[in-house]
Amino acid sequence: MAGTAPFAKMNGIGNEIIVADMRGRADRVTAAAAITLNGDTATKFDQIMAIHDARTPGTAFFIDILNSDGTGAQACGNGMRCVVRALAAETGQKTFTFETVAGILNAREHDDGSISVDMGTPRFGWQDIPLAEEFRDTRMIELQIGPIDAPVLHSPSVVSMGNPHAIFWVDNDVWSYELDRFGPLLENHPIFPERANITIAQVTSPGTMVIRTWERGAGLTKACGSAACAAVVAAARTRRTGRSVTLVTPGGGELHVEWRDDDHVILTGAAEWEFSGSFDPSTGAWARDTESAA
Ligand SMILES: N[C@H](CCC[C@H](N)C(=O)O)C(=O)O
Repeated sequence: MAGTAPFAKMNGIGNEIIVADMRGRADRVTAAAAITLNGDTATKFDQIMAIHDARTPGTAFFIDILNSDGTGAQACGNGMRCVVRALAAETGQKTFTFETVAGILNAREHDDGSISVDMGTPRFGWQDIPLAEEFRDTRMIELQIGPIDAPVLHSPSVVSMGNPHAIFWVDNDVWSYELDRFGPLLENHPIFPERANITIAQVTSPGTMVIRTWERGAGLTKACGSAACAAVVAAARTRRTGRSVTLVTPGGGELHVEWRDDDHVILTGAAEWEFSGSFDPSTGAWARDTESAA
């Protein structure tokens, strides 16, 4: 056994994140460890962000992302902000270049404590999302749930932010939908061969939106950063909003997303430290630090 690794329990506007320090070691956080940590109310999380030594010159660290069901994710915007907050507190550095399975991304902590992550460029091709069958126009695909003649949710926009997203547009309160019931059905719908993150979005003005997300591999969460990016890109593509939008999420927190002219999507928001401990990356057995330093 390679020994225990330090971790910090954090959150990105309510998205429950464990930042695991796997630097200087060759093993990875296992699916079994993720499931064990998620089974404990104190360490219940949406994503683990495991910081590993860099694999590519020009990057500071490789970040491995796990969902609470133990599966891997290619992107996690709220988790990346927590990683930045942890590393900035440790090093005093403000800007970082990371590598994930989805590619290289830059992030920065601002003087006011908010953190921006460059989430890269969106992809719209049906094979990129991926979808199981060809759709020429992914601004709106044929998919519905509920009674055939009166669907509850229908015609989502789909987009890849490195990970797959479907955005269902609604005119009324996002809380009036049973996302806990429809989420799992849509996440696992055969149209999404790699499953998908499912978001319902209500555009409230050209610069504001309310979203709720059922996350692939994690279920209902208080916020989902990559879904916020996907929703803004899809809203701008369908002329529902402009390219700079503030989003309100179920945790009550706000995220800001800007789809820049160079096609990069910038996610900005807060990240909060809760407590620290150490854990066994192969089993998930853990202990809280007695005297926690932020
Ligand atoms: N909470 C994350 C998204 C996790 C996505 C993950 N559920 C998947 O794609 O499997 C975020 O802030 O972007």
